[in-house]
Amino acid sequence: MTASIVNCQQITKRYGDKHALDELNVSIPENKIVGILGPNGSGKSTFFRMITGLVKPDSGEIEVLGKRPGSGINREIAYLPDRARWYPNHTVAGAFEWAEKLLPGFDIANAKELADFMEMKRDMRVSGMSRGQEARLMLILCMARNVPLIILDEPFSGIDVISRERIIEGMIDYLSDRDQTILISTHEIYEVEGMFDYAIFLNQGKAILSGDTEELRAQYGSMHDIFRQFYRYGKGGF
Ligand SMILES: Nc1ncnc2c1ncn2[C@@H]1O[C@H](COP(=O)(O)OP(=O)(O)OP(=O)(O)O)[C@@H](O)[C@H]1O
Repeated sequence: MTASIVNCQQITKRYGDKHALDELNVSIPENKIVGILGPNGSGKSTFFRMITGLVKPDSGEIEVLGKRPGSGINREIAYLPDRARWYPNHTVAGAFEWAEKLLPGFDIANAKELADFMEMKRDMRVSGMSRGQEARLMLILCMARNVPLIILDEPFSGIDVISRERIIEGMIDYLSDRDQTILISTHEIYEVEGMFDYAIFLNQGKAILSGDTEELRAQYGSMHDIFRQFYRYGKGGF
């Protein structure tokens, strides 16, 4: 049986009378690339913040890497938040040097390999970067870390479709022989779904469908089709 890297039982998180997570039950298998999918406001970012210990559940139990989330395990997690910003005066090379000193598990050789693939010049300064270029830098800083869990919240937003396809191909290649679990939330399901081994669909803070993408495809169709049918026509479609 596959071990799980994140285990949630009946997790609830409320903001006022709004449920960001509502008795969420999720078990995420390790060493997979996992799509965390759902419409705006379905709880994806809150779920990620909970895994990293930034948000505490009101009730329920969560285990990450066999422990409670928080500072004790954050060395083992690379997290790209949805609204990441970088220091404007850094160059790409400067950011890598900073990361090598401060980010646990950061491998500068991996970062350079990814930067070449993503066509990031080392002397490019953050202040002169487009949104898509900055998104690539943030992605590299996370992906280049040798940690068991990588969390990418909307990593492709702002990256044009051609670059996105190239980046995704590169990520699949780069990740193929690594023992890491990657959680990715995205609204670009159509282009990205080829990289997912496993998918979890959230709606109103609950997991409404999850499983190996191969099995889900055989049963329901592509992740993109599932998404459209599910959220457009409601759960009755299944
Ligand atoms: N700090 C907060 N204060 C108040 N409400 C919040 C807060 N964080 C999240 N929420 C609410 O919780 C719900 C889930 O938000 P969350 O950001 O987790 O959704 P999401 O699936 O990541 O959305 P998106 O796809 O738009 O990024 C939303 O209704 C949101 O308004």
